[in-house]
Amino acid sequence: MFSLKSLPSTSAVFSAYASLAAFMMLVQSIFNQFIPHQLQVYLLSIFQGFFIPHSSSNNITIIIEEYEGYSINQVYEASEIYLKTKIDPSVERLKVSKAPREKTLQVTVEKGQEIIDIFQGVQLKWKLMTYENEKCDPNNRHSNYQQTQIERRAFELSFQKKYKETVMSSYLPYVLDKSKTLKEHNKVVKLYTYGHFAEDSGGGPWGSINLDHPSTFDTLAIESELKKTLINDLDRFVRRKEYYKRVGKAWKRGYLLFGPPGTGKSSLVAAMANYLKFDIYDLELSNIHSNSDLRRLLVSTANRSILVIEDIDCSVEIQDRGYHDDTFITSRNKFTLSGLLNFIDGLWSSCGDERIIVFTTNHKDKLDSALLRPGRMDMHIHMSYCSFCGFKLLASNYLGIQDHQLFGQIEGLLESVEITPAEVAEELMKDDDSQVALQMIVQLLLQKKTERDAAMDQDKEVECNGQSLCRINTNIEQSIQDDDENSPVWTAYVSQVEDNQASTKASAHGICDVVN
Ligand SMILES: Nc1ncnc2c1ncn2[C@@H]1O[C@H](COP(=O)(O)OP(=O)(O)OP(=O)(O)O)[C@@H](O)[C@H]1O
Ligand SMILES: [Mg+2]
Repeated sequence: MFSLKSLPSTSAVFSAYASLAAFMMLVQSIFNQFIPHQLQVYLLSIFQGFFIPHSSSNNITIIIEEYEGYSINQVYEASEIYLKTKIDPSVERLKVSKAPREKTLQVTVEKGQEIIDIFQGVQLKWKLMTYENEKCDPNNRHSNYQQTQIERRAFELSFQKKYKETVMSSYLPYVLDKSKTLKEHNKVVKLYTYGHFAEDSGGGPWGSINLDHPSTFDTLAIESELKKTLINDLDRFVRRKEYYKRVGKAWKRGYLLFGPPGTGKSSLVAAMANYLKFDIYDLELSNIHSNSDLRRLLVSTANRSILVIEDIDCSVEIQDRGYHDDTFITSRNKFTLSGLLNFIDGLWSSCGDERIIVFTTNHKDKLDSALLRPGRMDMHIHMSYCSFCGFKLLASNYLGIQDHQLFGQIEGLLESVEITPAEVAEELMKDDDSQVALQMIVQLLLQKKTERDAAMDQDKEVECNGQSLCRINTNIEQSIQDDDENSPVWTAYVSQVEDNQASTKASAHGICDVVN
């Protein structure tokens, strides 16, 4: 018999329990953090083997079929993507494939192959299964009953019954979420063009190819502040779904990129698409003949995309026949700028999510004020000539150098010479030898500087002539007023007129000298 005295006190029991709980938590955290996934699986299977009787009734299996009726089962799709990340060296059979336009090999599990995953300490067993399904096929002439066997695939997910709630409410949502991120990460960005690549159009008005444009924010030579602002703006835009809903605004953002040719407007669009993994729809206005054409095109663009209209200033015809004459252009077979803007402001933007619209132009000053009015385009981005900071990025990208003795000279020249990143890139590509390539940049900059100085001299001369003549007139008027025929200005003027030999320009200079 135990005496009451020999029993531990309640506080002692609680304190022992607290220490044990803390110890277990520490062990669990060490287990999760420091023990590799494969070893975790192994240890858990041994540990569970001791305590859990091998009764099948203790386990539960969820079947995740590939198709739900005629549509693909999203849980199956997500599981397939997710399990690709769980393939470790213990997996014995794999399937490898590659579609013609894909860049990398697709590795998937083979049927019958088991994959073990651990989630919050729970062991989950995945297995890909296939089964035959009978399907009525009117085209199969070999079968009396016109029945054909088709192979269906399904994942079996087994785990202990007691974790059903964890699996249903935490694990499967986690798999869905994770696969979405993975899908985004591996997504191949597409470039859609109206009327081109028709074989790839899938019946819609847009044809597509993979966007193989290598431009990214890392390769883009623009001011670092501008780059940071832009990236932040894009990040904020994509995470603001709820915000746009709350304030009752369509979830879209408009950018107007303006600047001289070769400053990276198109490259920036590609960088944005690559960064967000958004497809690009390149809308060429010259291919559009009516507002109904435009409506059809715009409604058939997908969410999470960038609609680009390049060189909007070249669409003068649209502006002329459209916006200004809006009152009489109501017929369905005309295309107008107001039609485009209406879509952007209203109908189209409210029927889609996460849309970005980009207009590019070389001449912002030529744009219709309807496009420039506040609120139409959210950001106006000036793409300008190459700065030294931009040059250094290009040199690093093209030549792989961070510094060079010619950098100082180039920096000085860039302060006064306008050169586009496209021109710099072209020179840098001409020679693998950094010394030679940079020397060519210096040559080009010096040549541009000479041309610019000459142009400035000419401008100055014209201005100086104008000012001098002005001053001469004033002086002559003064001389006449003072009746001072001996004034140096008057004398100079008279002698110049009498000589009648020098040009007006020279006269102006001569007189200028006398005056000064
Ligand atoms: N800012 C930049 N950073 C890096 N490369 C650039 C940049 N600007 C231009 N380039 C290079 O020059 C090429 C042409 O640039 P891009 O087509 O983007 O210029 P653009 O401003 O769209 O010109 P346009 O007004 O003629 O359409 C690019 O493929 C790229 O190699
Ligand atoms: Mg361009």
